[in-house]
Amino acid sequence: MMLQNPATKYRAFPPVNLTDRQWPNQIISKPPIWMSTDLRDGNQSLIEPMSAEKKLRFFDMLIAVGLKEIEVGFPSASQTDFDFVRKLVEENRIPDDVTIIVLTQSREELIRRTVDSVVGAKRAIIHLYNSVAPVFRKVVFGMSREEITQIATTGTTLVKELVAQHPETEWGFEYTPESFSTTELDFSKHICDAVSAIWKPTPANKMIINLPSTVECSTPNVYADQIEWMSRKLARRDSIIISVHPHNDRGTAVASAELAVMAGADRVEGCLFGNGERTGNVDLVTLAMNLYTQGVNPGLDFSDIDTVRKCVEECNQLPVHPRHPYAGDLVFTAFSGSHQDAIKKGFAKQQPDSIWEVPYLPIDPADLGRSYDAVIRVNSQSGKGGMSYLLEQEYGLVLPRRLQIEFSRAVQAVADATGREIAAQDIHEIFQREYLEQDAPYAYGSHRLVEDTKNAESVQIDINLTHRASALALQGGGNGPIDAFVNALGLDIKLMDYHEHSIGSGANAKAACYVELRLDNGPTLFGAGIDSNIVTASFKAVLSAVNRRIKQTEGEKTTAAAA
Ligand SMILES: CC(=O)SCCNC(=O)CCNC(=O)[C@H](O)C(C)(C)COP(=O)(O)OP(=O)(O)OC[C@H]1O[C@@H](n2cnc3c(N)ncnc32)[C@H](O)[C@@H]1OP(=O)(O)O
Ligand SMILES: CC(C)C(=O)C(=O)O
Repeated sequence: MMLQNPATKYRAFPPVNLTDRQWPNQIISKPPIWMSTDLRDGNQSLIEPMSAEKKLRFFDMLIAVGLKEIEVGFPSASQTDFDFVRKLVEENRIPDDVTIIVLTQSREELIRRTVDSVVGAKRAIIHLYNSVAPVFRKVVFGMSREEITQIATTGTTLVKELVAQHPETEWGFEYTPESFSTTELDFSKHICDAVSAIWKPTPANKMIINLPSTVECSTPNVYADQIEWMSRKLARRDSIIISVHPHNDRGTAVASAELAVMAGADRVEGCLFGNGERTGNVDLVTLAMNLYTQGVNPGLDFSDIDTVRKCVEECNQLPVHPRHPYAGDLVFTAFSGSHQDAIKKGFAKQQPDSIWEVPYLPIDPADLGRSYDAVIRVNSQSGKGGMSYLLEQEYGLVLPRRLQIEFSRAVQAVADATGREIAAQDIHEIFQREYLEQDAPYAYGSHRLVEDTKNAESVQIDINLTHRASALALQGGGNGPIDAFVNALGLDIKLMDYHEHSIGSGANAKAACYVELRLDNGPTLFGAGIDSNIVTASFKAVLSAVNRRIKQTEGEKTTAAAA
């Protein structure tokens, strides 16, 4: 039996007839007016709406971040919402440069209660809405276009009348034709013009027309066309602030908001980290930081993003996803080898105060108060760059390039065997096990160096070692301490490479030495030694390499015997 194609249940969203659209050529060079609706749209969509205490904490954080317009609730919805708004007003908690907004349906008793909630505020915006799309007209209200228009105009008239009774407050007005994005444009214009004709905004005293994608139903370019169409055709445009309120049903709210601003929107409503009905409102953090990475100061301060995130998570009781742009736990983390390599090189080359140019990182984590420590993490997808970066950052060990390659095999083996992430501490433990704790069959004991200027072998050495649990005293000479040490050992050693560096400074400084050598004409391999004395560190490094090779040879013999 043929299954019906489920897509036949849906219709394509119609394009807007706007062939001379201008928005694709625009560049966003200044931030829009930001409005946070966390305490309203965000709050109304929570499993447990915020208590007054949480709302207050959230409100104070929004102010600290720099929000100047904050929708504080739906006061006619509940006593909690009403009391919260009264608390803000009566306790003088609203800074002079911050405007609060309160939302109401266009119903008389709700409007009266809403205006009552903000009486006494220095400034307040009454936000009136009614849904205007065909499906709402048909299914929810059972009303004609004119009846729907009348809901909006009657409500506007009442708001105007009520606020006039409280001239001590500087009143603003916002009208939202809810479900704008799925409404015929000519009807949206008609209802907005009817509202503004009553409110009578002026260029000096503008009103806000908020055009939401209450449910996101089209690609962002269509929304941008709708905004440009309205921006061009609205009556009294010079007296109107066009606002957008994108939801994220298609996962493109951020793009919709950005294109809408290019298309003429002056203001954006959203929530931090994209909380809000269903898939959420547009995320103000992402929008602001996107501007920041284009060299435009968003006017919002997210320089301590973790504190902001903690507050939002605790108030909303919803986690921020680990991959959330700019703020998620994993967004400044690279596991894969080639990414780590490029980031490590980028950090090394990046100069303070110059244009940011670190591959794979669109923003300096420090600008969000995030540290570099978490940037590079190691698992089975990682390469030498990542593990050497961590050893360097956390333990001050700077491995020479060929040692990085050799050591990364040991780390990879552990990552493959466990299938888990390998923390910096694990990498250090593997390094210790693999190189620094190689004290059998030869273990360093002590040494005494004598300079002999008359002798061609200008350095003479006495060394005390342990060899397979027996004490071993050896003497030798060479043209330097390592040469003398190698000669005293009496083994067939060819020294190929040598590196050293100090770890730390002052009295506690130590020396790290890395040697690459060939024993008995076998393959080259590395040894490493750390000691407060640089000469001792180099002897330990030689013994580390010798011991590693002897163990390898013994292992090969055992395998051959078993075969
Ligand atoms: C897209 C958005 O996010 S809009 C904001 C939505 N937020 C909320 O709804 C949260 C707060 N709301 C509430 O607490 C309640 O809805 C209240 C207290 C405001 C009202 O509750 P109720 O009186 O029970 O009405 P309810 O919310 O069910 O609304 C349905 C009625 O209001 C009418 N209505 C809905 N929206 C509007 C509006 N914007 N303007 C005028 N009337 C409206 C409906 O037609 C319906 O009328 P009917 O009862 O005659 O059929
Ligand atoms: C009331 C309006 C602004 C709204 O929340 C929406 O349309 O999503």
